[in-house]
Amino acid sequence: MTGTIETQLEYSAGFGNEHHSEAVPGALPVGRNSPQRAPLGLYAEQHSATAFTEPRGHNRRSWVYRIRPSAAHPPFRPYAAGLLRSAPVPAGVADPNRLRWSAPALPETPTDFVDGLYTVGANGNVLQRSGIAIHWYLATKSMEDRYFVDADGELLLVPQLGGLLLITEYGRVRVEPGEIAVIGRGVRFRVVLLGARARGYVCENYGQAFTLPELGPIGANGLANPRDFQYPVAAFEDREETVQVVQKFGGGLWAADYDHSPLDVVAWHGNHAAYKYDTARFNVMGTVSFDHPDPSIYTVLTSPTDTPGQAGADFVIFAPRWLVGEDTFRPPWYHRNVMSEFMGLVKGVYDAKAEGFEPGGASLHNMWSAHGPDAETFEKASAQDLVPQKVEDTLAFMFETRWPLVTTEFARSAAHLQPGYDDVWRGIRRTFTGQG
Ligand SMILES: O=C(O)Cc1cc(O)ccc1O
Ligand SMILES: [Fe+2]
Repeated sequence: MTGTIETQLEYSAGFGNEHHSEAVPGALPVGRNSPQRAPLGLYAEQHSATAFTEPRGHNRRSWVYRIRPSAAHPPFRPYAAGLLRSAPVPAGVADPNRLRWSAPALPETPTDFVDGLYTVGANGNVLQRSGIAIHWYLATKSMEDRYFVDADGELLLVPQLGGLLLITEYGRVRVEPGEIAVIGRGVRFRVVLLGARARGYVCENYGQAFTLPELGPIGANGLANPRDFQYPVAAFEDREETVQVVQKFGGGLWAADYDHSPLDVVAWHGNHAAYKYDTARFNVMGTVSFDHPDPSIYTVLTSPTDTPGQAGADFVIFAPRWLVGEDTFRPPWYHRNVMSEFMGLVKGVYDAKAEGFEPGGASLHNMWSAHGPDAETFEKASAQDLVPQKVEDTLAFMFETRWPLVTTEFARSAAHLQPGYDDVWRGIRRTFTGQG
């Protein structure tokens, strides 16, 4: 299906709010969810992303009013998964080595968002709804007659190259590099490219839905503010022709040919949908005295687990900010961490690495792997004049997770895996003087 792509979309603001929206006046029932006859001849359907009985504070569900109930569909058949994998990763290795990849090339043959998913690694277990998978998406073609739905997890998208129009059951969301989008678990969508090519990162979260981190002593405001999360307004496709719906379920892909668009929701209300966030709105906090703070201060979204403080996934950003710490080694310190750290770069240069960590590329510092500034960064930062300094034109991010990430065999043997990554720490000189 073709059509013009609106550049100005309308959104409804507020993280986790009870949003409500109708694309046709009168489509949304008032005062009840499931009247004897839904308005305009629509079908009412509940989309539950949490168990009915989960505490109100994190219960997620929406009511949709659609042209046909979702139940009206033919059987699904297996569909080739390409380079998409789930946990436990087949032939996966929990590798203690530090790994770094250059940006993967875009496919030479036309490839859409679904077929262009490329898994780096995963942890937990997709069938037990714990853990995450990390993928790149590499697309050169829009999805026109195809739709995708992930029953295994919600999808946090971090575009790095090219904008995307996400046409979802709940409406349209436009994202550009610098912004992120989250597509709720079980939400159907198709991806239209706004340019010729699109590359970015995906955290597929099998666990609890992403939420905003607690602020503790920071207070009621700061970091990512709830009102800056934007949800789509209802927009539907009324389309009676054969389309393909690809579903990710239990780690595999499945496809079915529908005789109508699954994006036929005319009105909806609730708190489970898709949303976007512009990282430029992140209220970065940091030290105004000394020492480099723990990067948890940069958490945008977190997926908690049953163990307080141990996230299945934290989404952390390293955004433009001032560095003013006195008598401080300002870049990230050398460290070992029980949490596993996958990092990507949207643009610019990351302050712990002088070279080699490139936009579109990635690094994986698995649980306990020793890492930190490369030799060149260490030399510079320990000698620099500590005037206030602005870190600008950069955006790096981290998916941090409590379990080791198990990498796919093709990511470990890929041509864009950088050999000799260890060498960035090899030039670190011995400077011990032996006496005070
Ligand atoms: O390893 C990294 O570069 C990520 C990171 C950044 C930081 O500021 C402190 C700790 C940390 O793991
Ligand atoms: Fe780190």
